[in-house]
Amino acid sequence: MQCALYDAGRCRSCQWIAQPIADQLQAKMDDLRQLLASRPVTEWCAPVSGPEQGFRNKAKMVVSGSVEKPLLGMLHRDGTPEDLTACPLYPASFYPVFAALKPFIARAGLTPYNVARKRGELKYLLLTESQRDGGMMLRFVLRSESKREQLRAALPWLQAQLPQLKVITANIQPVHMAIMEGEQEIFFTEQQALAEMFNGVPLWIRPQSFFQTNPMVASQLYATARDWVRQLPVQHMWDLFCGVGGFGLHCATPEMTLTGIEISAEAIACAKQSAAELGLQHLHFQALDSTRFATGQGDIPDLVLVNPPRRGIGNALCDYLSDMAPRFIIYSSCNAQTMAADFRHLSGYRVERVQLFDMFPHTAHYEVLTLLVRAEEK
Ligand SMILES: C[S@@+](CC[C@H](N)C(=O)[O-])C[C@H]1O[C@@H](n2cnc3c(N)ncnc32)[C@H](O)[C@@H]1O
Ligand code: SF4
Repeated sequence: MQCALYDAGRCRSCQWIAQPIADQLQAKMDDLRQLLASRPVTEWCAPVSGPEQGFRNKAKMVVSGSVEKPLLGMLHRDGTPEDLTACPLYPASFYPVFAALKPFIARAGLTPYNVARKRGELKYLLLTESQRDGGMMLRFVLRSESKREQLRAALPWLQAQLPQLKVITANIQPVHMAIMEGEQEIFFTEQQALAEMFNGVPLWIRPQSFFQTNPMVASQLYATARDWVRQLPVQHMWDLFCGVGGFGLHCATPEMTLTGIEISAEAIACAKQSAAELGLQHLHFQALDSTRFATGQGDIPDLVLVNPPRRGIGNALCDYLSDMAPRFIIYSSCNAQTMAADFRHLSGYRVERVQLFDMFPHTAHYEVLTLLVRAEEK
């Protein structure tokens, strides 16, 4: 893929960009095979990939420069700013939004935060787009509440330019650190969640809840997990680290009992809203730590699906899963190294099926879906 910013040495985030996608996929498959080399794998499924560019549904822009001439993009290690509004990973629909946001920052008097001087108000702009109808969520990450009413007063101009903005908020992040978001969220729109839809399953995106950033590949990931679960005798399952419920909501049937567990209360609110829309009676979502939830349960589900952050599920949850021994485990991972380490603690399972999903093209990262079957099962 061609990226002028990469060629000019202005952004090097996509380290594999010069390699054709087929070579990238081959290298990722080689990496995955090597990480799983110590375990026999019954079936390797063909890797799944999506478009090479325009695939991201989310932009996280550092705001720098001046109020009259803001830059949206990133800061290099030495602190120099880089405008990345022309990054080809964003869909074409993002460009008019960036173009309107620049004059808006001046109209609203939102001085970009200057990291070196610790002055200014506007730190980041976070933009998310729904595939369902092109609706968007825009969040202004501010240092304090001091510009809140000024921002509110200026918003009608922006909303007139960009009617696709369905959810607009300010997130207050008072701390001078690399953490992107604070805890306080101020809503400027009545609508607080962005409606999304994958494979006919309604999903909701709220501020402060994780949502997959490559919707074309993520929807195939959820559909594949659904197909795998439907082939198994599963009446009762858990979806741990469930986020807004993408896996569980795809897998659930009216007869099945499903519990989804996730640490973020905002994500759980989204999952509950989807479950209510689907009218499924036996779906339960709770905001809890996954390990604490699992270790506190008496009954054993037929299948446990886990989709942890990069650190993996960890020894305590692996040990507990080994002890209670559900017949099936589906592990979806964005870090095959920690997944392989977790597998070493799940020695009572054989690796039945593995499939790679190229969620992060042009980088070494990838998602992998794995089906584990309790060793004594046929
Ligand atoms: C890779 S995301 C997956 C989310 C979801 N399965 C999806 O498909 O969008 C990992 C999720 O784990 C959640 N998480 C992190 N630590 C957790 C914990 N200790 N217990 C439960 N959930 C946790 C995060 O908030 C995040 O939503
Ligand atoms: S992140 Fe965007 S701007 Fe940076 S190298 Fe990749 S495609 Fe180019």
